[in-house]
Amino acid sequence: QNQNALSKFPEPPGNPLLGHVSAITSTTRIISNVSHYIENYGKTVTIRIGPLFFPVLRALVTTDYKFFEFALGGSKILTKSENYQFLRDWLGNGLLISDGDYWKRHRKILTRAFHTEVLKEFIGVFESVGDVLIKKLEKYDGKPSVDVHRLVTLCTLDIICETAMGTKLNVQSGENSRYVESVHQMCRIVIERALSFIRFFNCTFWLSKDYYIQKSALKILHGFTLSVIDSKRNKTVHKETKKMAFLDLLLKVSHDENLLKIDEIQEEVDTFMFEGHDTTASGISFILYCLADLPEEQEKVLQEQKELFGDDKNPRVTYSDLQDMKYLECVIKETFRLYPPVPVIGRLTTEDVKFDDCLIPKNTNIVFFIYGLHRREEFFPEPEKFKPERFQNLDSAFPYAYVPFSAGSRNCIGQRFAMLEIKSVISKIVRNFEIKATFPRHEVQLSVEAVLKSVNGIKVELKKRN
Ligand code: HEM
Repeated sequence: QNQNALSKFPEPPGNPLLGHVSAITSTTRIISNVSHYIENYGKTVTIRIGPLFFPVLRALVTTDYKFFEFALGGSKILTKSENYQFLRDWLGNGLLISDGDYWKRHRKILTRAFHTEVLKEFIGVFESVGDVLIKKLEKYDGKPSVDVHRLVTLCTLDIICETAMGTKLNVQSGENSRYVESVHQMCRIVIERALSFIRFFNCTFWLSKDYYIQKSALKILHGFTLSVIDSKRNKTVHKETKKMAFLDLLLKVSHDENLLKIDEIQEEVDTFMFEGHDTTASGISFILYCLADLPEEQEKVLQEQKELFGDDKNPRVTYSDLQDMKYLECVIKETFRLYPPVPVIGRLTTEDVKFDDCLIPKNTNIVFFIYGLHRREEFFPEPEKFKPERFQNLDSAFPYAYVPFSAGSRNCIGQRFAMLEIKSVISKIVRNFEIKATFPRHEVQLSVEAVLKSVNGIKVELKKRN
């Protein structure tokens, strides 16, 4: 029945036995293969894993604006697709993967943790951790190239740890390297399981070496979060102080209103640690990569900084300064159009759903290809060109054409946090360095993992400003 209903959507030619496995299991080929399908067979296509008549899995892949609007803007398709389940061992029932009433209740509670007054308190963390990054980048002054992604990831990990847990991780200074290694291992294992036909199933995963690597990585990750929670709980004072990390706020809610259990708090903090560092690292790195190619746009970003701070390279930046960085905001948005840090998201239908005269049966996985949607010409003329000005007067008639943070009720809860963090870090780098393209120019090789990455790094040249 599932197969018949989905046959209304075209299926690109695939291997009769394996289906489209080879097109979607290599992280570096997903973008080109899916773009090819969409261009040649339709805005929404079906892909298959397994034999033609008895597939293990059929999924829809879409860049159809109307489908994005229907699913993200509506309330019928809120559950995450099956491949998110590989995060469950790490994030438990945290906000990213939970659903139903449990998700609704937690979303309501966690929204308080992203209130403007809370975010304002984090700017000091963005700034001081960003200063350490600047010091590290100074070592590359005048060198032919630096892979910024590696360094930026350590910076964003330090930021998320201090803001989420109120504890310094200091990975930029070489501390807690086992924690960093465990985060990297888990990110790798989760994506490999989602893409591997064999490790998709628990029974085969349990026989693999990665199962044991995951076990020891989780021991370190959960052990760290738990030890921070325990040390804070033992202090038993849950008064509202000025500077509170997400964890302090959640402990306060648990203490005052008994709304969250301790293991639920741990799952949410682990979720922030996962969702709140790789995304921003990808974003910051691609912004630097774009600016390296665009001296004029970079100069405009610098001029905006000079209007705000004169020649001071290390000013005390406030919330309102970050709000005033309007041109930089357009640069960030344009980078996220071309290089969305989260290039695909997945949903699962939990009931039969009618969309555009088609019945999409219960238990259908749907992949929303944000990367492809952002490059559609009807919404973004000259889509391959980097034009920050588009965001000065973006046509609001199509609110679902630009969705780097997703949209609707399951949009990114951390988007304002992320924008402030990214503005703080990028503006600091631009005030201190001229960012140039390497010679020969470094061509990124995009890879669709949990976030958008480049398998050969994201390299630029840095020259310290006088
Ligand atoms: C550039 C940075 C970021 C981007 C592009 C981004 C993007 C997204 C996207 C596309 C989703 C929807 C995922 C889905 O439907 O599967 C999402 C959800 C989420 N994000 Fe972000 N994110 C960013 C930063 C952050 C940060 C800094 C945090 C936390 C501090 C965060 C926490 C979350 C959480 C908890 C969810 C799940 C929300 C829910 O389902 O209710 N994100 N993000």
